[in-house]
Amino acid sequence: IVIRPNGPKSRPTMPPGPKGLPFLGNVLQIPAFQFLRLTEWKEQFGLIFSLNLAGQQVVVINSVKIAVDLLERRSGLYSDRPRFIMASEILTGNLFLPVMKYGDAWRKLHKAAHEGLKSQVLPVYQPAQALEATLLAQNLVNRPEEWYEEIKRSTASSMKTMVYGTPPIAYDDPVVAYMNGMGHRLTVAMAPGKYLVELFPKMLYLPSWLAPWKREGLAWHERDTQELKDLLRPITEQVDNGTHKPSFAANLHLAANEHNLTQKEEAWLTGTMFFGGSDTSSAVLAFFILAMRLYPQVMKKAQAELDRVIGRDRVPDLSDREELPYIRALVKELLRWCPVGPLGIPRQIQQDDYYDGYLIPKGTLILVNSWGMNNDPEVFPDPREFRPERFLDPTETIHVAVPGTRNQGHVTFGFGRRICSGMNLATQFLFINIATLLWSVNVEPAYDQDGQAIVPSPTDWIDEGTLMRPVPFRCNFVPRFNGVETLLRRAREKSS
Ligand code: HEM
Repeated sequence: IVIRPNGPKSRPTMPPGPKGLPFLGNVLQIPAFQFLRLTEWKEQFGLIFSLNLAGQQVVVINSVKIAVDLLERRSGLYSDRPRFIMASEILTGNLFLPVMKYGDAWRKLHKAAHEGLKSQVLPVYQPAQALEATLLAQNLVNRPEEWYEEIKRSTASSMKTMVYGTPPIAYDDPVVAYMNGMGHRLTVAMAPGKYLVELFPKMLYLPSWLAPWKREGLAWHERDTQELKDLLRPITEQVDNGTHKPSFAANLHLAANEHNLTQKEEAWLTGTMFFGGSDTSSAVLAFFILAMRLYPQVMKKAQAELDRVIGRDRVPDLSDREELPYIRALVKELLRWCPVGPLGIPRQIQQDDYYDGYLIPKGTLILVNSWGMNNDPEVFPDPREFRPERFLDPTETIHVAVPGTRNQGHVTFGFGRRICSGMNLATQFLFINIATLLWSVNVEPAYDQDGQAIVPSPTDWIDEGTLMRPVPFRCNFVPRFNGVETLLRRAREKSS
């Protein structure tokens, strides 16, 4: 039930916001790295403010409390996504979970995805993640100049093994190159305003010969569907004859009848997990390297914890998690410090609503400024400082709760019913990789021609539409003690 705040005679208005131009509204006032401009406006217009993007009403939420009040307590109204014509309707045939409209089709895929990602299932994926983490540490030492690409390869490989149960892959694996291309196409297509058809939906009805973007998009959809079906086929055959390895795809196929999934839905859902997880997680690992280069004292403290708890005779694994509170705090701080999807994925409200005396009309686009929330100095003093201690009590053994964040300590995975389906898997992946890397190597400076240490900038980022990652920089990876490589190799042999 919607209650008008000031009685039937009052005419509530939308939250305040910056003045824009006729027709275009605030479009031209929002440059790349939109979250920075929105965070500036938060200071001026408050925790909830509105914008007009060429006629589209937008409300920006800048506080965890408001996000919880709306996206969680009123989730029935706030769980829809806007139309993503290119990313959803054309490129993915309405089968890409993150951008699907809220409704029965979304519910069906969401439920099936949950089966393969719920916390009870996650340990099954640990061997694949651990194996890749040891390989990553080894490769960083051997080829430090390629660390940025190696992180992308390693993350994609880990996700592919987790999703399809396949062995680790090489740099130039054609499947991964194809899948990364697909993921990138989607990330870019999801960026607001990338295609004119998003602003003028009637363009969708243009015949294909007049609309090359539509023709190409539909052709990609055909090709991508075939590619995803081809990837899935061997796994479904193995499941059917009982020779499969544990994987998301195998789990899903075992439950496909129960979830009433078509072959196409199964293929797209498994593919979604692969590229939903790869780009995002590799961007976080790249920020991890940046943080370690800029905050060597954090690295040393984490390594002291590893030496104390694990020693130098074996590689850390998931079962050490409880004993490594500082490493867990470091993972939280990393996700807080640089939320790689700083504005998440937009929502669209399904009916008029009222909040704090303001009207939020049906159809309004809702932007969740995770960057602003994670960098709120009232909650996180000196927010641009990388300081895992902020999540620990004075004994540095117990994690302190941050209200409204479901024990995450940050809001990088979003809120409510559309919260990231892979958040527990991603956290497990980050924990294993970070513990293994810090146990085995020091992240050290590279030097320029004049012998000066190269210091990367904490604010040089690449804006990839819905995702951001640091600009590549040079650094070095040095084994921490003799025998590291032998122990990494042994751990690999054990988990393969
Ligand atoms: C650190 C890495 C990751 C980050 C930062 C991240 C972030 C996000 C965010 C912000 C959303 C939108 C949430 C919202 O609207 O409130 C999302 C949705 C989603 N994520 Fe992730 N994600 C990560 C890793 C993963 C992984 C590993 C998977 C799968 C294996 C995954 C699968 C999904 C899916 C399927 C959705 C769509 C949920 C829906 O709309 O129903 N993500 N993610």
